Amino acid sequence: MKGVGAGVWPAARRFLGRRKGALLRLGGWSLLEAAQTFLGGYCLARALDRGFLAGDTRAGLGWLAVAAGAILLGGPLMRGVFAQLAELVEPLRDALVRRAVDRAMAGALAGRDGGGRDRADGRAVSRLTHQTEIVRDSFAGLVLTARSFFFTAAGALTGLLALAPELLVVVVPPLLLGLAMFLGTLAPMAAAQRAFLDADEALTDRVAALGAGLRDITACGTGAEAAARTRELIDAAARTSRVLARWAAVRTLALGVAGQLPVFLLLAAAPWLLDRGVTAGALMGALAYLVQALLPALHTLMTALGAAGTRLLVVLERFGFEEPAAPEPGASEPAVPEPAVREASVPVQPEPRTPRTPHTPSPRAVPPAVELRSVTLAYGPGAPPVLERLDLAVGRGEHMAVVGPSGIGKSTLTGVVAGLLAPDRGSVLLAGEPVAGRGARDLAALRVLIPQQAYVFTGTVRENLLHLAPDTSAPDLVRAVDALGIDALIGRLGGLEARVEPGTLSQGERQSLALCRAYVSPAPLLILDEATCHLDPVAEARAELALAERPGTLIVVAHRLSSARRAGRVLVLDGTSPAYGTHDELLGRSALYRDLVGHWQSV
Ligand SMILES: Nc1ncnc2c1ncn2[C@@H]1O[C@H](COP(=O)(O)OP(=O)(O)OP(=O)(O)O)[C@@H](O)[C@H]1O
Repeated sequence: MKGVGAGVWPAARRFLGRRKGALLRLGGWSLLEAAQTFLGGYCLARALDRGFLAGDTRAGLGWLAVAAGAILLGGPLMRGVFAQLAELVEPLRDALVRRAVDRAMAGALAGRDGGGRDRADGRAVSRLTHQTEIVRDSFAGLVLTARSFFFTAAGALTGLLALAPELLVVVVPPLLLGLAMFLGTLAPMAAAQRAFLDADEALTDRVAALGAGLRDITACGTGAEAAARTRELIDAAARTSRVLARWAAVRTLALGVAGQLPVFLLLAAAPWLLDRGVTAGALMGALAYLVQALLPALHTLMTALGAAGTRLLVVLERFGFEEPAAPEPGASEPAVPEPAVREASVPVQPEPRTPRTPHTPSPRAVPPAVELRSVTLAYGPGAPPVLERLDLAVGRGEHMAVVGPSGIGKSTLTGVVAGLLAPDRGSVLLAGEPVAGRGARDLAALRVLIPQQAYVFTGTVRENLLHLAPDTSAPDLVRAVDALGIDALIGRLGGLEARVEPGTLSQGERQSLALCRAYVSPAPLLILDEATCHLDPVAEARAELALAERPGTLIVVAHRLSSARRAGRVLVLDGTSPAYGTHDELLGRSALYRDLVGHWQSV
């Protein structure tokens, strides 16, 4: 539950703090609403006691006329309330639009949005239109109902006090108890709603991915595995919706306690109240306060807080109020300096991506995870160079894809970066240190290279997984297995202590084990040379996302469009003129990349 809307409150306080005038005027009009409520019950009670029951019909009609006048006041009253409401709601809408535009501009200038995906445009448009309207409507609804409940309750309770203080003894305790129950459900219900939304989104993503990869799934015969993983997500979605339903039941109970119980108690306590001199008119007035004013206001408040309130929090968080130190609504965010996208033949010094370690040294002080300086490599004295004067820098924490036609030199590049192939000219540095002259043990601490033909040896599953990190704790191993989604595979193999015969494993199974081995390894750089080509697209996506989330840098030789799109940056190897940039940028300026994308889309 921690964190639900945590960053929204400071911004909300600042926003409301700057609009004290509008709040006061709104309070003024709302006081009239309290007076209207007060008059409704009070006049009814007096009409009975001093009019009809006392045999004075004219007096009774007079009091009813006053009540009717109070009701007629409702029209101008609501007009005043809505005018003040607009003074609160419209500035909020303007501030959100400004904020969405600022964020979109900052994302566009930085070359991508904050999440590193190429979705800035879609999100920005959604924030500008649909989400802004959700915030505006939900906020207006919340202010309207919260204010209405507060002033209606004030008018009704004052009326009860004026009619007979004993009425408060009967009405107030269940009202407070129900309200406390309701407030108690707010936090867990918001958390349950969030969990439900997350589970629902995960399921939607999975179904979309399954749809896209149906042909591969069928071709690879992995339908059962894909179905099993989807079933887990369906179960999770069902579980979260049951939790949500339980909290909704508690909320309904709270509404019953606060709204219906006072009515019941009032009727049950009628003899006791009459004994204490409470008049029949006062009882009738109290009933009118409960049934006509308090109960509807309470019902509206609970519904609005429960539905619109949660929706408002979630959407405001998506506007970027999730950090407690979020800037003022409307203030432009400091543009996060992203590395300028340049041709790979120009030295590129990307700054570290989102910090994954507690301390982020100044960007200039941190050498890139991988740096190639004018690297040239040919496989023989007379052979044309495969890599020629290649300059490249991959920032720490980056996820980069390498693409290019077959035979262009992708594997050669991974071999050079991994320190397995020595360039004829130029130098290769990992985390600022040259790889040349390092032994196998030294290199293993710096990077893991997983080739297309994954290496699995005869030994237990655990030995295979912990080969590069024997000291991995049991919980860390469980987390890795879970992140890569290979628990079913391990189950099929007979568990972690089962013995593996490499010849009995499929290519995909070997790749899964090798990917998990790389995941737990302490090396800060992972290089995947078509290491997922035997996995179905869903398993590939899960593995790549898990490895990208792992602290460190990820370089993937991509063989599918989806794999290239997942990466923040793409390096297109194109003979002597490589190109480096985001998917969208390369679509604009690399003919080879457009061709590759066209080819991937057609297969
Ligand atoms: N050991 C080697 N000896 C000689 N030539 C080689 C050697 N390895 C690769 N080559 C050649 O170098 C070029 C680049 O090969 P590389 O395997 O790096 O390309 P690639 O882009 O990874 O290809 P693919 O997509 O087919 O894996 C190719 O022409 C290949 O024939």
